[in-house]
Amino acid sequence: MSRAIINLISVKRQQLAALAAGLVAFVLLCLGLANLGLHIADTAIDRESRQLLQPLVDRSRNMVSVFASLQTEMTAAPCSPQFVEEMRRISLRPDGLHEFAYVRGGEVLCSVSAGRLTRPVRLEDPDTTLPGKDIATDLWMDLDLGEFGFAGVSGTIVKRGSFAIAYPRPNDPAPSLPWLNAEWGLKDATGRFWHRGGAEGLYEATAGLPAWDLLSLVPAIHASVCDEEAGNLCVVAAAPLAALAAEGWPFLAIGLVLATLAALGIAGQTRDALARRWSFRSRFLRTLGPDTVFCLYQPIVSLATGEVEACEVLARWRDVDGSIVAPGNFIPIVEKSGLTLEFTRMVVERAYRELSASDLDGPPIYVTFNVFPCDLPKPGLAAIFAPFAGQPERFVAVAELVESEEIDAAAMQAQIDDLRAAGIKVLIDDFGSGYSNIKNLADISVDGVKIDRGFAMAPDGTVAAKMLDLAIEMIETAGRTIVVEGIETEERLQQLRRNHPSVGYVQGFHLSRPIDIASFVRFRRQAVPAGHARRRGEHPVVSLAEVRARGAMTAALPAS
Ligand SMILES: Nc1nc2c(ncn2[C@@H]2O[C@@H]3COP(=O)(O)O[C@H]4[C@@H](O)[C@H](n5cnc6c(=O)[nH]c(N)nc65)O[C@@H]4COP(=O)(O)O[C@H]3[C@H]2O)c(=O)[nH]1
Repeated sequence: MSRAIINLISVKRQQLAALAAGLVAFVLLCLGLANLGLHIADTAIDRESRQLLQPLVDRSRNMVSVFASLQTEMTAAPCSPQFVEEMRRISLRPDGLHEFAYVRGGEVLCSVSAGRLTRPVRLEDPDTTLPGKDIATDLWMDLDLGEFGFAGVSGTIVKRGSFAIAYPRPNDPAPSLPWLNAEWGLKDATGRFWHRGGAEGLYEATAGLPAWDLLSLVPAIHASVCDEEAGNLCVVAAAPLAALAAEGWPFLAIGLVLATLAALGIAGQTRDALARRWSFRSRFLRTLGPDTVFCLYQPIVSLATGEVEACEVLARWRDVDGSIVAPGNFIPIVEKSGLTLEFTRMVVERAYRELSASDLDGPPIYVTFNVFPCDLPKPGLAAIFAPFAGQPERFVAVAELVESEEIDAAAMQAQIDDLRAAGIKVLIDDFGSGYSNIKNLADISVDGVKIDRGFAMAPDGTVAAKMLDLAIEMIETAGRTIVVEGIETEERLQQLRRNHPSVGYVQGFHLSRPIDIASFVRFRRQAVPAGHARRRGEHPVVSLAEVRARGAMTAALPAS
């Protein structure tokens, strides 16, 4: 039996397992919700980044188109009035690019707004150069554009071949998502990022970080989109988790509530499922069978001779963890589940197997079994004891009956007669308790009566102890064999021997607890004085103290 299963039969452990399942479910659900939330945010960030990139890409495409126009549509002599006019015409297109210049030998010679420059403007080395398929593109970033007619304005000059386009720093739109930081710019061939707008430094700060940077001091998710065709224009965006949480707290709260409810549901379901499967009742019913039900034998001793003339067969059940369970725990389940006859058959068969295989010798032994009152009217009851009836020289089967409110005395007598006709002796069990009554004692004909153990176990001088004497007298009057159960002390035994020689048999822990078959065989044999070969009908008289001293006193249980 695995340790996990043994653990699961404890209600406390079942609750702990259910709690653990609930916690795991909660964590998984939270992780799932966080994952979903982060994916939604990620998608929103990506969409927003592309929107931020779009104007930059449009401008870049416009430039490509303007450069193409400048190169193909300009027909006049460079920097002639007609040349400037042709440039102006191109500049009037609604593409946001209006300032063009003609450059030769590193000097701007004319531009749309200034016409032919009286003094050419020398362009220093470009800040960066983007290699192109046919022709490279030089860029000057944040240059003073005063010379180009934009006094006090800084901007960018993009030069391709003999033409340059100048444009002031555009007023690009900020991110529309309040929780999003973004920076956009140009990544040149050397990998350097040229800031063109947004939160300056963000590109540097997030370079090399994972897209979902959840383990840093300031967890955030990042996105970076670039358009290589448009000259490697890029937007990097970052959303700090704290800002995301602040923005999405209603969803977060709803998600947490739902996750908590779902986790509680899962914990409850787990607890119920474990309880259903591993409750005592379901464990018992699931494993009930000849492998788990076994018998103990409690010696019943003749008060007169000290011989072990009978034994009561008492059932035990082995739980899944190997522990031995007393009948008080499972007999009610057997009754409620309607398995009474099956159960009795199982016990009788096992007892017969063990007893018939043992080397019990001497006179036939009375083997008493507890019979469920509800089985009494069932036709199959007598048949269960048939194996014992087949060996009358060794065994006499005895059915111990308790009276029940459902059966009246006349019906009970008829059923008892059926049993007796099948060779089964009948004892009324637990006399003096439950539904047993004095009138039935006189009316019902049985082989004997067992007095409820509560009387013999009662301390001296108590009402119950005094009632033992009365009960014995009553049964004696009715002419039945008397069995006194519950003998726990030598004093009580001696009292019985002294005061009630009419008592036929005694049973109790003082003599022996219920024991396994091997111990019982030993106990019975040792109860016969050494050297006294016993023949049928010969009853050597030994003191009961001697029986006890020789016999096995402890409840030996079969090995699991
Ligand atoms: N304190 C004390 N107890 C003593 C003493 N002498 C005997 N006993 C206990 O009294 C019970 C006697 O069986 P019961 O009255 O038929 O009461 C039985 C019987 O009603 C029922 N039972 C046991 N096995 C079976 C079975 O196979 N079938 C049915 N239907 N019921 C069974 O379970 C009850 C309890 O059985 P056990 O726990 O084995 O308990 C046994 C036995 O161990 C004593 O000196 N002191």
